[in-house]
Amino acid sequence: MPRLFSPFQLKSVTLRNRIAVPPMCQYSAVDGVPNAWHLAHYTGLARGGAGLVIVEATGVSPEGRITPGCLGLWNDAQADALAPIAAAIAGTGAVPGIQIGHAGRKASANLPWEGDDHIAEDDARGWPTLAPSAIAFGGGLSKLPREMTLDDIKRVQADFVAAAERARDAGFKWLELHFAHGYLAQSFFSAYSNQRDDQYGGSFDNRARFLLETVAAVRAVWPAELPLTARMGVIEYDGHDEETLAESIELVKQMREQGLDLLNVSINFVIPTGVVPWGTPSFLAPIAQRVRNEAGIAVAVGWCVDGAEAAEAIVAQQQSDLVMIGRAHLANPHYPYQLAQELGVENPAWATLPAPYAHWLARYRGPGRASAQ
Ligand SMILES: Cc1cc2c(cc1C)N(C[C@H](O)[C@H](O)[C@H](O)COP(=O)(O)O)c1[nH]c(=O)[nH]c(=O)c1N2
Ligand SMILES: NC(=O)C1=CN(Cc2ccccc2)CCC1
Repeated sequence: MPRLFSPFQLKSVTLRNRIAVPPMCQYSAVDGVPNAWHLAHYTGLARGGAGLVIVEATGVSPEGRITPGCLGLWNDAQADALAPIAAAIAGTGAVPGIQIGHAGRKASANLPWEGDDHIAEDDARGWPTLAPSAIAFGGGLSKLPREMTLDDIKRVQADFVAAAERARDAGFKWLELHFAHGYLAQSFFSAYSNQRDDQYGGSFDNRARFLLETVAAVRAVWPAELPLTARMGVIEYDGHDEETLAESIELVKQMREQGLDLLNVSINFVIPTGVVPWGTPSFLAPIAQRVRNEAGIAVAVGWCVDGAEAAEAIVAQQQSDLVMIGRAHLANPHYPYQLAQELGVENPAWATLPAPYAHWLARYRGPGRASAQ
């Protein structure tokens, strides 16, 4: 049996395989409330057979969203609308996860297909942005954020806790803190974006403080038997990768001690000038292996994992416990079925798809295939 299709247990949760659908913004919500699009989208993905489906970056507050089309989890209406989505994912046999985050200085942006940049200052759809320091990201995201006060920091951390409680009550079984991709938490840890001179900036401990405090505060309300995870960039591709990775691994060790159960290894994206090796398949897998081995924590990894052999190799070579496969699932929500076929899994349809699909895909095959029973 290919390792990609072996189960994975973390705390009391068992994934049916190592394939995860990573969070992917749909930019389709109004006032942060999910709708028919999200129910169909997530149910369809979960029916494809992945072990874990993580709902997209969901704002812990209105200003924590990336765009006006992003989901939120700051009120009960949003939580009530997310509950059927968590149930629908679970109903397929996948584990329902959700990512909660705050977009920081990258917030108040247009939908990617409407500009992929900050909403204009005079456009009422936008809002003032917050960050560790009053330093803009740059490029199309050059809006100047306001430096957060200590009260802002405490309020945002309380928003993370409240969103985690709502996610718990909505039926999600896997929580992912969005500490990656240049958003608020990542921008606290990076000296590029965090030049504070108080206890939240400067030294390693000070830059790590926001993240560690947030993990500890969320851990206190997230059920001990359910996985508490984070997605965090550990590399900027700015020429200082070894230094960034060493600091990041130290932070991951400390988050593990605070109760983090798994790290979804990703890219920092704190500056617009990083040179990401897009052309190298599975480029992040060796980095994930470093984190897994040196921080002694379970990991997930994605980014350009291209095909069945690549996904299988990452798990079989113990570079990562889970493989995050995003865009391929947008192209084919039943992608795990294709992976099962390519890896020679026995009864690939029944190994991945629900009975109404599997029964007919497993029968009435052509000659040399599964015979008609
Ligand atoms: C449309 C869309 C939307 C999002 C993403 C990507 C894309 C394409 N990605 C990154 C995503 O989870 C994944 O890491 C990347 O797509 C790379 O993996 P693939 O190469 O697509 O398998 C992303 N990542 C994340 O942590 N939270 C999110 O909400 C999103 N949103
Ligand atoms: N919410 C997220 O984490 C998002 C991540 N993305 C992937 C990505 C980030 C940066 C550069 C390229 C791709 C784009 C959409 C939103």
